[in-house]
Amino acid sequence: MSDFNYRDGSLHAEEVALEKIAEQFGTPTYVYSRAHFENQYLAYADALGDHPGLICYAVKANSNLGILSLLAQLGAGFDIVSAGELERVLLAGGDPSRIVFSGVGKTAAEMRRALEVGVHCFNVESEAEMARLELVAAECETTAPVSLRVNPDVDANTHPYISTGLKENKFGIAIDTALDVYRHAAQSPHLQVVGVDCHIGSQLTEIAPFLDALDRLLILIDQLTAEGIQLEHLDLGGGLGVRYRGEEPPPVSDYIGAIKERLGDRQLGLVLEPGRSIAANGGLLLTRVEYLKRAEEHNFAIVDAAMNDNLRPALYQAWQDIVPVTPNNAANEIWDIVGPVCETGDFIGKNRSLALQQGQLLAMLSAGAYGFSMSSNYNSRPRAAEVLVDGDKTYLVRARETQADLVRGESPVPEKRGSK
Ligand SMILES: Cc1ncc(COP(=O)(O)O)c(C=O)c1O
Ligand SMILES: N[C@@H](CCCC[NH3+])C(=O)O
Repeated sequence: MSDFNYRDGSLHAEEVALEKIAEQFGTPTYVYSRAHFENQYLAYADALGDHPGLICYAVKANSNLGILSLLAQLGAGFDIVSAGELERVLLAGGDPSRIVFSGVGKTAAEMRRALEVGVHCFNVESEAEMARLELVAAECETTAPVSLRVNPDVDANTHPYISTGLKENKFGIAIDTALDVYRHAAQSPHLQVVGVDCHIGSQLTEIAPFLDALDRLLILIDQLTAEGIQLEHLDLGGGLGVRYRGEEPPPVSDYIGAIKERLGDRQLGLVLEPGRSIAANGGLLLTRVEYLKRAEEHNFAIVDAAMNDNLRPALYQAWQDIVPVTPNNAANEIWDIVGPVCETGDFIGKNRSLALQQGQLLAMLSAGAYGFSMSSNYNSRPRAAEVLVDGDKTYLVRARETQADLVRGESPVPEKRGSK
């Protein structure tokens, strides 16, 4: 976590004290380090080197315009899953020709818009989707670049909710039927076969499952070549894990090095869709202790961030470190760190050894990925502010939501006639 460090007994994001951020913007607030995002992206770009291909940041991990714009400035590509994400990338200055469009449920309107702006390709996830894309492309009198997302049926060895490359998962086209689907695409005047894609899961901490998937894709690619269907790129998706609690994922350079070695001298571009490994440790969630409550079974620290701000603990029983912004010398006790939402599942950390006082600031670490982007307004809670730190500068990249934001588009109904 070199971009978030203690200086003079106080936690800083780059050169800015988190106490200052809390004072200026309030809590809960997501705080990001620009340097972290840049360095993680550049680790991917450098490891790819002069091998043709694209590093397409997975927008769903953290879709704030500030983050997308800094990546666009570095020449990043983007992996999107909706028209909403597409418009965000365009607003942030991203290059549409570096966008891959993933997702199992693309609508015709989303396809039209993506064709209009000229995305790099559609990662097609079913035969039905391909049929729709063919129709839409024909209506638009154009040709859609397609890459089939195949399901290689490999075990990613991760949490079952974030494993995506097994036969039982909803994603992709079974690898043993892909050949037929490619044959169809290759003879369509409105589809242009450009690649093959897979994404086997998230928070993977070993290289082996990626290589298993790659080997299966290479067999398919050889079959396609034998039939005269030549692919331009292979997309291995995202999925490289990060350290939340003692995990030791391989460095990006080892991961990409191993993939490039397996590709050998094949003339195939390499596309990757990293999300978490770029974003997770580039952000934290700053929160304040509202109340301390000592009960018979547990000590509870009730903070002003909740499951609506960060869903990962409730959804996956995920562990993210929680640290004091200004540590003190008092004796540690064991605490459950919970939010104000009316759900037993509303916690951001359990059994944490901390010395706590009412009113103090805490930071939930590793919150840059799937943090704000999965947040909601549950319990009519305004979503948090987001602040990006760049050296000694802070940018409010998303203002805290207001009461007016919470009811935008809603209206009361008139009284029922005769009800009085
Ligand atoms: C298609 C696709 N690509 C990329 C990603 C990004 O994955 P990660 O954040 O694990 O790198 C995901 C999410 O798991 C995804 O579904
Ligand atoms: N949202 C998940 C990862 C799912 C990735 C999306 N395919 C997480 O927080 O770990």
